[in-house]
Amino acid sequence: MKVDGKEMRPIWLSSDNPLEVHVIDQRMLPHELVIAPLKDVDDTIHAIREMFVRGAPLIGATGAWGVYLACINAPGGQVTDAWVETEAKRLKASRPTAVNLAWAVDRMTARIAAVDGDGPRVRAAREEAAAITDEEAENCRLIGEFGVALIEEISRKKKGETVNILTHCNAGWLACVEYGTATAPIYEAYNRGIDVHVWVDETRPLNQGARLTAWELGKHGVKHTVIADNAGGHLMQHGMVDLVITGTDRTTWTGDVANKIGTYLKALAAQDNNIPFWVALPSSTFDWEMDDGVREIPIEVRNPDEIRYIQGKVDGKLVQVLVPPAGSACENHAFDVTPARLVTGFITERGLCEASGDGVLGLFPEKGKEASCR
Ligand SMILES: CSC[C@H]1O[C@H](OP(=O)(O)O)[C@H](O)[C@@H]1O
Repeated sequence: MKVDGKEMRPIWLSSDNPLEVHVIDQRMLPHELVIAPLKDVDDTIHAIREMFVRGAPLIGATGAWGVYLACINAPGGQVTDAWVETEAKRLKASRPTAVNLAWAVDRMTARIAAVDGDGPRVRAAREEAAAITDEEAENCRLIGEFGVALIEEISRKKKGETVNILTHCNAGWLACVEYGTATAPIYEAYNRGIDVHVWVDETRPLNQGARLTAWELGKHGVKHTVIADNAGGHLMQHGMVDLVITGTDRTTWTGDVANKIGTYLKALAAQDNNIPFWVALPSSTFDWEMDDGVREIPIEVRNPDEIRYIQGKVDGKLVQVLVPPAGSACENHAFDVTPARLVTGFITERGLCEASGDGVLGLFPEKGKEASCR
């Protein structure tokens, strides 16, 4: 996506040094655009765990490039099955909720296992990581192509008046590779000249909305307003929200949606106000094995200091400021699960469907055996 006229992605293989993967360190946005080099699996795990990179599709792509880095750093240049499996296991353990990480790393290890020889394995790893990255970008472009119809329909009903869309956290290109998931239909609507405005939940504690979604939308020229996380219900009650679109980190094939903490509350408010609540995701974010998301999806509990301190810019420097009393306990559940009954439907790279097993398998029939064999 364009940043000040320059095409950018949040992750890429260095053009100067094919032994380095470069990422935008999203912890520094929106105030500083910092590029961080990843040289091995430890760098990759650190970048995922500390959220230099975040968002399910991007975490998957980063995990894929992490397996490539494992191959180029194999002891003695010997890319053995044992080495790849060990490093893959470490990568998959870096964050628990986004299913894309396991999906991408498993796809990488399968591709490598099918190849003999150290050199061919390194080449196969580089090809597959690039393929995963490019496929996720294309999937998000298609999500935009299919999802824009929802916005067009509302715009027609409103006779061209502004379509007000609420989104939670950052499910933009910074969470993916390009276009985003929740933002893809928004960018497509903007590009088609539809009058859209986005209510951007700040999304405590790390403020992915206030920091990242606002930055992205601003760079693209999309009208947006940052709001407190708890304001969405009030806006919905007063007819100020036409549509809610969020992303997801893991969605069961039966339609239960894990997403940033607070999404469930937005879905409850949307249902209470008869506002469509759509979730945008590529098929790599479906979990074809879990069928009860509330009970089965692992919810990451992160460092309570992410609640205790808030980051901002003072006199040109990034600083962390203590918010609650130093002695207060803090608890940092990073995700929640919205049951399928609260979800209007899914926007995927194959089109729209209802949030149900039948709806999802209707778009992905080839997954039927995998999903129903439980
Ligand atoms: C398109 S996935 C975006 C998804 O990931 C975010 O979580 P995190 O920033 O912790 O990686 C959030 O749940 C977004 O909706």
